[in-house]
Amino acid sequence: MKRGAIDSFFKPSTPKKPKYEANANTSSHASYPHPVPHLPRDFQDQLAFAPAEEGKPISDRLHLDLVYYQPYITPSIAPGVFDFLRQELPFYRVQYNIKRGPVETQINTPRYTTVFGVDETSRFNEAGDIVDPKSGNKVERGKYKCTPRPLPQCLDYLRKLTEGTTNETYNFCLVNYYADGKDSISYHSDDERFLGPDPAIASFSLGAKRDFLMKHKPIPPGLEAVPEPKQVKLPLGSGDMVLMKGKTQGMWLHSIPKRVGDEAKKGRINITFRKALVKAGTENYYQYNVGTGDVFRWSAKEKMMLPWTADAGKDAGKDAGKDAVALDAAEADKAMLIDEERGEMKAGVEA
Ligand SMILES: O=C(O)CCC(=O)C(=O)O
Ligand SMILES: [Fe+2]
Repeated sequence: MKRGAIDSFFKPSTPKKPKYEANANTSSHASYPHPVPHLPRDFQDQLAFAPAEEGKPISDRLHLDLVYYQPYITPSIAPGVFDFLRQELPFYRVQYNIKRGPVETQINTPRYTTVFGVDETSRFNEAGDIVDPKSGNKVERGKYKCTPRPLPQCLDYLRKLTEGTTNETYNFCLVNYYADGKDSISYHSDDERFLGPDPAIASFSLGAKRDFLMKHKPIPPGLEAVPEPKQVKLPLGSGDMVLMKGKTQGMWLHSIPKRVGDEAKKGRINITFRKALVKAGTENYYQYNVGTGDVFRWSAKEKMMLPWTADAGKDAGKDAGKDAVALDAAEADKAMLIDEERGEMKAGVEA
């Protein structure tokens, strides 16, 4: 064995340098399970130069209208932004029941999710209250079945930046965390019932490279003469952003399919900014992205998402995590359990 190799074998392993210096300021709100630190200063400074690359239009297929920023977030900070968001955001693993005819089926959303924002019929004031957008008066307590949460500063910073770049406005931020290749989102379109016609959706990728697949919705009867456009595959890398606009949601479906191999095991975060116009949009997004189950938080020690509680602290979370894993394996054997669906998904698939 070479000298250098022996040296490095015996050298105590130096702990990995954190990829960023924490910001001492935090965003807090009664609806948050825990405060969320502001975006580290260095990331804010570096993002001033975003997008790192100019967006390239993709409109070479019928009804397709995309702008692809490859990347939007510079590679010098993308890994740090990924680590920061995975560490600091509260996540959920939403389960819900759907009825197909007489049969009730439990759906396990196959990814971690979280959501912030409120539709255009309300806004948050400085104090974090939900108010009427015109009068500024507090809205009645029961307006929403859910508890809308304002965007924490770290996501609001990126929202404002994206508004400037894309010349659109957004009031919602949905975040997905795909822990490994088994996590996915099946074919759907983002629901125009909540977003209005021809909505703009800015979709960021951080972490593992995953394929983003798109296919045209079935061509309606009478128009069969038009050849069905070819599918699209974008291998989205860390820092990339895809702006979907125009007829894209109305006419196309998109998905992140499951994958085998090591790349997906690094984990991937997706952030979408969108503008919900109606109260039903707010209720749908919270129902399917927060739900009523446990809060999960990334454990740097265990290198996985673990159930998290404010009072029991991290150790209790660790044990609860083990239970959750055991339960998952048992549940997976049940034939009744099928993977995934999303509140808005069926509408898209059936449209
Ligand atoms: O993860 C992605 O890139 C897509 C996520 C998505 O389509 C959604 O959240 O609606
Ligand atoms: Fe989507």
